[in-house]
Amino acid sequence: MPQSQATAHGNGNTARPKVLIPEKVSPDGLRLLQASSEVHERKGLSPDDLLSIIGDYDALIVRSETKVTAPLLAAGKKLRVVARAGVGVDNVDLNAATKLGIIVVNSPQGNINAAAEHTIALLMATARKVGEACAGLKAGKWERSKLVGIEVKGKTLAILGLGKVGLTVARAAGGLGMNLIAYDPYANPALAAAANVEMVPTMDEVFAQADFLTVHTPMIASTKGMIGAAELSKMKPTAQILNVARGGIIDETALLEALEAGTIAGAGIDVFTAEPPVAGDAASRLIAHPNVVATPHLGASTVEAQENVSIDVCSQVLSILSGQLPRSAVNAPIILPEEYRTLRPFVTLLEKMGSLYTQHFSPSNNAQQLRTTFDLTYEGSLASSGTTKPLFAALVKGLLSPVVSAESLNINIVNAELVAKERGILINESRSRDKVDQEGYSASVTLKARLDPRSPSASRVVRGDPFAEGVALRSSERRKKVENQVITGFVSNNTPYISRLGRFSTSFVPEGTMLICLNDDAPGKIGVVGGRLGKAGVNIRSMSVAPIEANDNDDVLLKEGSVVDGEGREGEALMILGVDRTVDDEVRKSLIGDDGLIEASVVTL
Ligand SMILES: NC(=O)C1=CN([C@@H]2O[C@H](COP(=O)(O)OP(=O)(O)OC[C@H]3O[C@@H](n4cnc5c(N)ncnc54)[C@H](O)[C@@H]3O)[C@@H](O)[C@H]2O)C=CC1
Ligand SMILES: O=C(O)C(=O)COP(=O)(O)O
Repeated sequence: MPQSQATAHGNGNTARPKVLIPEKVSPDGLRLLQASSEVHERKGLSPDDLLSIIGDYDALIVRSETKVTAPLLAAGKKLRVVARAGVGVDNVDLNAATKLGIIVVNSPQGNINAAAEHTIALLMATARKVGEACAGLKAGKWERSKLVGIEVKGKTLAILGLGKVGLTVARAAGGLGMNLIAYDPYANPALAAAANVEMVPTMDEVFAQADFLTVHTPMIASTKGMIGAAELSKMKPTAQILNVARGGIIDETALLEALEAGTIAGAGIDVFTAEPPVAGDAASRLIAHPNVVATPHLGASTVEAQENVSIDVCSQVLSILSGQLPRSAVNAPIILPEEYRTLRPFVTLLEKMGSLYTQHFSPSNNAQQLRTTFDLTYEGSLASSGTTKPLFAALVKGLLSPVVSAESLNINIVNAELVAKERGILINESRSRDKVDQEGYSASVTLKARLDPRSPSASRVVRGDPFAEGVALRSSERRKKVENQVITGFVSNNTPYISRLGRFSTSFVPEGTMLICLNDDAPGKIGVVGGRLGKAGVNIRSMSVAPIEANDNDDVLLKEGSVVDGEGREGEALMILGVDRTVDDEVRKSLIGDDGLIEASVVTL
């Protein structure tokens, strides 16, 4: 289970998670959730109602009607997942969710066929004036000569956005004998060719050639208002337009004016800028136009599609609530379960390494001090791991957890990079296949602090100026001090080990409370520390002694005695004691000074 998710929002209680569903979602999926969660279907909530109750819920499942805004997400203190029972997530503030570490999932496939079939329904209805004919007949009219349509066979269907829906429409329209062209800079040319779609290089060609134009792009900043008056003016006056994607991709006022002017012949529209449209606005007037066939966002409204999307997103919510990874997270990387199983022990290791770093090398409980640049190197078999996102997230979590309360910070694979950046932590990840195999385990990880290029002491100084040289010495001392802040860890039998701490090679399991002492490498030190701890009622559970790393010969400054603070110099050693309770700061301080003990830090891992 991703650690990050296990403790999301720090609410580690065992109560059944609560799932809120403010829209109509098929019961097929909800049944999957009911066994382990409290499922509350609450239709008809106002935005304020929703805001007032969202704090109680671990998961929110919506369709297109609910606006999942930044304030709503912020009020969802326990929210771990927002599930969109459909494709388009334009009603969810993805940036806000990512920042808060809330996973957003959708159902990218479940309603594709329904949306494509609805497009074909609107294509035929527009071509044959089905809407107007039906309305007239119901009003008691029998009008035939006025309602002559056109055939689609042999006409050109131009597709803007040849993704999943666009391609499915293409295949169906091909079956109706239409010529197919498409514009989509990111489309897969092989799939296009297999569906007999000719890709055109510019959007203008789409407008010029279309007898029918159908839009299937997502609603994003670059597609909003993509078809306005200028684009419509490039089309044939006989052309008809379909929109089963999103309201607002086609400018509603411009389309209305083109229909009124007769420069566009007709339109089939399923989606609107405001849903439902506001009386008197451009969308309402479009709907009322005789050459428009309109439906109230019904593209995904089939029994089959609703079953599909419901089962799809509910099973993903179930996964997330039980600490597993979802299939289709919109704002998180996709990690295959097998891959995650391999990474899992390293997730624990990285979190421990981060926490050890902060407590041992930067123990002032000052989050500011964490503004550090790190090199994180994955060695051996880890170097070929597909993704390292969970490891990165675990490290950020570990680094911050000693100084930031779990409740105030939910760090997971969704937001780790953002959180690190916001806190001034830069982590450069790299991979190395060097020498790990010879050491009895297949992979290790090294975390190494680097003097932050943003820090003033990293700046260059001029030789010959005594002041500048003083600064230079301090600056290089500082650099050396920071660069000796190294931790290496590995995993053996699913247990994490630390094999290097500062300049010392060691081997201990980072677990529980530990007292880490830097001392002169001479006999008798263990007895001294043991005696003092015993007096303070602290028992030693485990012990390891770490000599200075044998091949670490970068010790010019160390010999000058300028580097201390846990990184070590020649003739020193590190003593790592696992203890059964925390060591008071007074006891810790009392160890330092006498009897060759140079420093002591207490870490809880
Ligand atoms: N009316 C309804 O009930 C439904 C509507 N939809 C909507 O249909 C749309 C398409 O969904 P999918 O096919 O699943 O998405 P998709 O992501 O598979 O395909 C979208 C395609 O648009 C292309 N694209 C993006 N920007 C473009 C641009 N500026 N010009 C040309 N092409 C561009 C992309 O490269 C991609 O190939 C979405 O807006 C979705 O919300 C989907 C299902 C039901
Ligand atoms: O999946 C989509 O993008 C849709 O537009 C379907 O919306 P709906 O779930 O029917 O409100």
